[in-house]
Amino acid sequence: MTETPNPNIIDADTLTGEMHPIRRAVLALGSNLGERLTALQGAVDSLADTPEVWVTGVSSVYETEPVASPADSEKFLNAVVLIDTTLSAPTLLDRALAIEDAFHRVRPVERNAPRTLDVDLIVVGDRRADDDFLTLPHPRAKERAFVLRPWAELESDAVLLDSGPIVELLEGLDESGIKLREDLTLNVQ
Ligand SMILES: Nc1ncnc2c1ncn2[C@@H]1O[C@H](COP(=O)(O)OP(=O)(O)OP(=O)(O)O)[C@@H](O)[C@H]1O
Ligand SMILES: Nc1nc2c(c(=O)[nH]1)N=C(CO)CN2
Repeated sequence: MTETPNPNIIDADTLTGEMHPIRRAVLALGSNLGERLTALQGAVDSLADTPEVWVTGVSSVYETEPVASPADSEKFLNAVVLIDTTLSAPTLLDRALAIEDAFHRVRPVERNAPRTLDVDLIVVGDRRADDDFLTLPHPRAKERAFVLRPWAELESDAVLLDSGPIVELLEGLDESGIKLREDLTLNVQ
């Protein structure tokens, strides 16, 4: 007997033509205000709870000297999360901003002001974007050891789109302010 599709099952993606390919994305987490580890863990949990997002890797936690931050800024905790996602890049950024808000992120005008939680999109597949809302790859990732070192721990052969192998980028960066915190860990649900 020939199987026929069940007409009662409606596949919204097929109907609207909005199917997205699955893409790998790299997200950078940072916190230098309040309960820093709690905020990073909350970001990992929130990403894992997001429909169409699958967390595939979480780096160690690094304590890092603030870069280009106001005087007297506290040290950051930084980490990198790898995901697979079928979300579009703007939708993923919306989600990142909502997760920051959920962890009481405030946005003073002062540049790089201390923050409870920062969730940056570093790369989303091979997507490029260049507007105020979304720039991809992240325009400052190539010069940030606090992003590239945790990323290299997860994927030593990774290549940052338009910039090159991340281990080569790291060779040109000062890593003296980047310290592995072996006593701190992030868990994936
Ligand atoms: N790749 C990206 N990842 C995250 N935010 C981005 C990206 N590209 C553009 N933005 C925009 O940047 C705005 C400010 O982001 P945010 O407050 O996280 O910057 P910042 O962390 O202070 O500085 P930096 O961008 O240098 O990390 C966001 O509202 C967002 O729309
Ligand atoms: N060490 C460190 N320095 C920073 C960081 C960060 O996450 N870690 N984020 C910034 C703006 O996003 C500016 N400076």
